[in-house]
Amino acid sequence: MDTPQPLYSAESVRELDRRVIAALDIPSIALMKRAGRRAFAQLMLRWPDLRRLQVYCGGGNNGGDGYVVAALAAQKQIPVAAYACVPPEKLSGDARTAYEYAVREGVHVVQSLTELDAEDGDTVIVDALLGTGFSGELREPVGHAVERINRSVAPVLAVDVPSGLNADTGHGDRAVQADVTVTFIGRKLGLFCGRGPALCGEVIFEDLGAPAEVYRSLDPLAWRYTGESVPRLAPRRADAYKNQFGHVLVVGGDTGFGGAALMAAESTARAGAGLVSLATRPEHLAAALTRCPEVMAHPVISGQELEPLLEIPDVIAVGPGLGRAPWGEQLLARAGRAEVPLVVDADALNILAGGRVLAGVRRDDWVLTPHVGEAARLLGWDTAEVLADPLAAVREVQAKFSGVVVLKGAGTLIAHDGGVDLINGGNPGMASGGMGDLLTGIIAALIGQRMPLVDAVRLAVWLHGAAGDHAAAEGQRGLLATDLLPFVRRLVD
Ligand SMILES: NC(=O)C1=CN([C@@H]2O[C@H](COP(=O)(O)OP(=O)(O)OC[C@H]3O[C@@H](n4cnc5c(N)ncnc54)[C@H](O)[C@@H]3O)[C@@H](O)[C@H]2O)[C@@H](O)CC1
Ligand SMILES: [K+]
Repeated sequence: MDTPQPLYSAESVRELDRRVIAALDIPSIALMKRAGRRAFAQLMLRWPDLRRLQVYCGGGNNGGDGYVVAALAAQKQIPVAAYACVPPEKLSGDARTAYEYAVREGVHVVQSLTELDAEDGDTVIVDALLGTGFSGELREPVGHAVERINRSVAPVLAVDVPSGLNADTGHGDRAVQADVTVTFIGRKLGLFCGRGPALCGEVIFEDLGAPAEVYRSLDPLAWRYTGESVPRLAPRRADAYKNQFGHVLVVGGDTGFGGAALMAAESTARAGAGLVSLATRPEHLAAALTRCPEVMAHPVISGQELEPLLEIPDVIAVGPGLGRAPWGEQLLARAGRAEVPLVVDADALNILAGGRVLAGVRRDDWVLTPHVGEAARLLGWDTAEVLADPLAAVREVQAKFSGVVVLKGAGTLIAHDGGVDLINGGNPGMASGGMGDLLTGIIAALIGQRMPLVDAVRLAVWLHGAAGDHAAAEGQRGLLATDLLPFVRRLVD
């Protein structure tokens, strides 16, 4: 099993840059040349037949990397134009040295976007406008350059970070849409959360020969788990019996939302729970038993009726289709006091945010799984504030409620007492109703199978995204939550 990947802040990567320069005892321009060479090598690997190159260079060291790429292309007789977003006479330090190198190699440098030839099918664009030094809102003329890149038909390789994407937060309303991003020295968190996954395309990491010791004693912002590093369930013994794999109770499904609770229950069963019970509105029983007779479905018309059912399970998942009416509030109030681990999702989170039920409760043994809107409600923030800094948001929810908090997205963040983890996966086809209910069911099933809470969440989040990716082989549009179930079963072992 691989170890998870550390994800750093822009500031930490700047510190790493300094440490690498000191440890290798090389001038900083030598490191910039390494970066340019690695980016150029990826360019040639990806587009070996490229006929024309346009390199957009900013005024800092990211632009310097771009000038190095341009110089290397010119050396290979590839026609290359560099757009100097900042007039060359204003460049200093390594960026200036790199610019002079490009000019010496015969790169055609233009200072206005109108002087760039129109891109055609043979052009590849290199985006070296802004890297880790970017902050705030895009200023002109960089904004116009970003727009021109995004209007172009040419494929785009971004150097270090797609320009306009905040490397710390993944915020980027106005940023380059890249096909490939070659990132140096340390993986930046913003490439993997928020808008990062959508803007970066494939991310290629180049450590530029950084020795292992430079990474010591530098805390990453988060750890990224992939299919190679998520914890897995132990194989079942030949003499296994169902009580070893947990009894999960799913609570939810108010009138009109019966399917959500049923999907959570079914995914719990498909993720390997030994036994699954469902507490829901009486009118949903017949449908539940028809769809999934393995689930023990119980009618509840009040919180009181839920009480005896709370004695049985090893873990409770509450929220799918729960609604926000008094029925749901009563059920959450009761379930929230149960002495087994809880997975709290959907309307249970909205009720929690309302503050009338379980006010002030903090539990180490619960998992909260908000999406951006639910996280905003839990914190009393605007949705835009959560989107602007999802790491801060997930940490804040965890600080407020304790336990494990899963902020769902293209890069899902998992906050717990030991720090923050990130898992990428899934696809836009999964933006459809019921997907969250499945995740809730899978988390509960894995807790029931005796995984520690955090490990259960890590595996569940990966499994959910991977199942979604397998299911999307048939098409993203029209992908239904229940389409994932066969793949949940296939991938869980
Ligand atoms: N320091 C090093 O040793 C290395 C740095 N490298 C490269 O250097 C980059 C970092 O370089 P810098 O720290 O110079 O920063 P950048 O080049 O990323 O950004 C600085 C430039 O961006 C402009 N800028 C900042 N905010 C802006 C905004 N809101 N709107 C418009 N323009 C804005 C600044 O005026 C400045 O010209 C990395 O991303 C990487 O590409 C690599 O060459 C590897 C080695
Ligand atoms: K860039």
